[in-house]
Amino acid sequence: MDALTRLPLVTVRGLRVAYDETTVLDGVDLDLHPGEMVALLGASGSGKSTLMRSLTGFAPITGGTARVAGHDVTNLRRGELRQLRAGVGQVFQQFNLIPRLSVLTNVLTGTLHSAGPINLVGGFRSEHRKRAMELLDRVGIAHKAKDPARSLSGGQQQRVAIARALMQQPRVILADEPVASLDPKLADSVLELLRDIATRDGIPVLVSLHVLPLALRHTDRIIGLRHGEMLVSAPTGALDADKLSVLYDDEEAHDDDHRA
Ligand SMILES: Nc1ncnc2c1ncn2[C@@H]1O[C@H](COP(=O)(O)OP(=O)(O)OP(=O)(O)O)[C@@H](O)[C@H]1O
Repeated sequence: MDALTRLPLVTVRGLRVAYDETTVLDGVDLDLHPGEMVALLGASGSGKSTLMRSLTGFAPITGGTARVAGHDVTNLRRGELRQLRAGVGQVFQQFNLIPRLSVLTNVLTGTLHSAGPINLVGGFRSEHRKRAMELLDRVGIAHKAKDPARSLSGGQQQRVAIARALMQQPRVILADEPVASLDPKLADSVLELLRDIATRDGIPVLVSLHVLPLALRHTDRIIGLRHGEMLVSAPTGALDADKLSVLYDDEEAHDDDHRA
């Protein structure tokens, strides 16, 4: 079935976020359907991270609506914030692994989102260990399972972080600049992995990127922000670097930064 014919897992309409008197997002609309990977583009400070944070209740929404995996983010019931965050896998630029712990244990920490307060002394359940190993196999680093996370390369660490996000059995994945610290070849392979997850597992992925060609190569749709406003929302196939340059018009030397 075509992704767009299925109900969206994220629906955002007219979203507004303000810190004190300063509006940083204004009138943003977004749908994320099962199976698709959507790029979030915009110059530094345009509001990409704020949009991602708002979807998990980390930013002050002052207007509009946001539904994420069945939760009304603007009107969460008591205890619902934990459920919301358990359903959203997050991937970050700096991987956010625990460096001294093994790769396997880092992946297993993905189960903690839904566990509530727990006692780690008893260790992780064997079915979770089995699943964590399967996920490490899927992301191509099962052979590193026992190594400390700090001993891995950046690309390998990001694969561990993606396996950790999958361990949560997320409904949605938000990846905030996941390849900004990687060289171009590794960036392509990590984005291919994320797109494979979107396509094969049906988990929609929202990925913020700085490099336009990566967005054009790896995503189904592009949302573009400029000064907190949504200037672009279109299928990737309908866009090119020229059409997207409107997002960076007032940025100095944007050519070097975004077209690489
Ligand atoms: N906690 C906060 N308090 C006040 N202002 C904030 C806060 N977080 C973000 N902002 C402001 O909101 C605007 C958008 O920031 P945001 O981090 O979302 O941009 P971005 O597009 O992700 O940038 P980058 O590409 O550099 O990560 C910026 O002007 C920033 O200064």
